Amino acid sequence: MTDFTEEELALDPHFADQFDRGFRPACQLYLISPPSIGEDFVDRLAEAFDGGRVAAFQLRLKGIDDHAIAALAGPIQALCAEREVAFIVNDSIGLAKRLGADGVHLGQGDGDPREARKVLGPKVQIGVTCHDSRHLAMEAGEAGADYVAFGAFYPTATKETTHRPDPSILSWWTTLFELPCVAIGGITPQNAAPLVAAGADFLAVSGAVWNHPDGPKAGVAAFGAVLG
Ligand SMILES: Cc1ncc(COP(=O)(O)OP(=O)(O)O)c(N)n1
Ligand SMILES: Cc1nc(C(=O)O)sc1CCOP(=O)(O)O
Ligand SMILES: [Mg+2]
Repeated sequence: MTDFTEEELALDPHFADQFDRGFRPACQLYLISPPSIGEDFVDRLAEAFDGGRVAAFQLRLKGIDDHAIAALAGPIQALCAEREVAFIVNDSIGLAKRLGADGVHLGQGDGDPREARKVLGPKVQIGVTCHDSRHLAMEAGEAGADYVAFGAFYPTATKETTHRPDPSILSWWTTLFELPCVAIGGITPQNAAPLVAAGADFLAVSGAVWNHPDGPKAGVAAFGAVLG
């Protein structure tokens, strides 16, 4: 796979016509935590869950160590279990193991999906950041990832980003592969439609929910119309 350039991996539309997109469930919401949280966060999360169906929640806390995250995680993880929302830990295979999380999200510098699988076993979901790269996505799939994440599709204040994929990477992916794909980065109810139309299996969203002027319940509810 390392022998191909990004251009060579681009989908030939005539070739794509030969594939059936097959059955894929409707696009779902994957909620990402704010980078830092206060003591009332579990209440805000419950409010967010009251706004509509959230398939997965990622605890993405920056600037604190795994021990501090573990100390905060208990009630959040319990709420996710109660609401049947998958609880995903960001960055750390060790923390995901320690907490018994439903999944871990790995950036390109966060560890090897094969190692994560060895440590976490077959049932834990492993997600991998692939930026705007078809090549990274295929590598992640081969390494046993359960989903690939492309982004940042739009400007975002949540994180410094350097990659800006075109939504067509989602249609390319979903035409060729069954493995779910996640779209992330600056997604709002107003700009999400092209990503859903291009085939995103999940929209990963932080700011549009947590910074919604009417609160996180309204933030989640606002995605209802675009997700259907
Ligand atoms: C669903 C999802 N996609 C991408 C990322 C980004 O992960 P990473 O590149 O490791 O950056 P940080 O989130 O760790 O800053 C993600 N967390 N979740
Ligand atoms: C955590 C993260 N990863 C990104 C990537 O491009 O890999 S963009 C991003 C920020 C997501 O938050 P918001 O919905 O507020 O933009
Ligand atoms: Mg990371």
